[in-house]
Amino acid sequence: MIQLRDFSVRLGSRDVIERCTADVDRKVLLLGPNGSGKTSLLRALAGVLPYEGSARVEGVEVAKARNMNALATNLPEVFTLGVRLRDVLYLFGEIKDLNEELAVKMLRNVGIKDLSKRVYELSSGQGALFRTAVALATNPRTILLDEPFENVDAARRSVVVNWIEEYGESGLVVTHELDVATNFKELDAYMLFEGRLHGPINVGELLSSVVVEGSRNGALLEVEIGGKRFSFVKDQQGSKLGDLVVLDRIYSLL
Ligand SMILES: Nc1ncnc2c1ncn2[C@@H]1O[C@H](COP(=O)(O)OP(=O)(O)OP(=O)(O)O)[C@@H](O)[C@H]1O
Repeated sequence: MIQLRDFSVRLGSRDVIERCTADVDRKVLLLGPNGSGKTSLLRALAGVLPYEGSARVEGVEVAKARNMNALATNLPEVFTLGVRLRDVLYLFGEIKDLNEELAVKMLRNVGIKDLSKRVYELSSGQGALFRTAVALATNPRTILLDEPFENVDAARRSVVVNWIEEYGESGLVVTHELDVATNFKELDAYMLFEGRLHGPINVGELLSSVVVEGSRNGALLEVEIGGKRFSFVKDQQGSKLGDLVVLDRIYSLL
């Protein structure tokens, strides 16, 4: 369970996340184009970036929390200890209550079998799979997954979809790929544009919606991008959001 109240993240002289308020009590997708602030939001919630306002995870203010076992993330910052894969599993066993047997099984399922390998010897896709598997094998309540499908091939992507369905009770799964979102049509999503959080909205409805300029009665969602308002509407002629494949292409519709 994540509760944000007037939550902002400032980097340098600018707010990359601006006064967001949301209650996330189930697993939701966090969609946004490159540079919209998704990773910054997750970093702040994982306690590795300062924030203003309030962010509670499982009722605990993140800034005051120490080693929250209820929270799991695949952010690389959390995986900097340990040279070999088995060192990381050992350390997560000590500090995060990792179910090592489960982690080994999940890693085998995606072809990561040699635990004497050094972490830096993993390919970028294998690295993403390793961090996601280890995070989810800690029996978390809240999950924060940043681009868990990045550089992962199609067969392994479906394994990761199953993992996300199975593990964790609530939390944020970040992607800028609308192709990935098609696997989660039953879930809700938040969209992040220019540091502002919009939603929640059902993923299936979002993907079949059309983006039009201005405010519209009955719109599923309205967003502000570059100072202009846009509406996501149903049952209208035009390019569907789901056809864009990656959300970054939304700028070609605006
Ligand atoms: N350490 C930093 N100092 C200053 N600005 C930063 C820093 N890290 C990120 N930013 C800026 O903050 C904004 C949000 O970055 P962030 O990485 O959170 O976006 P994102 O939505 O995760 O993007 P992507 O999909 O490309 O990973 C970007 O404009 C980025 O340039």
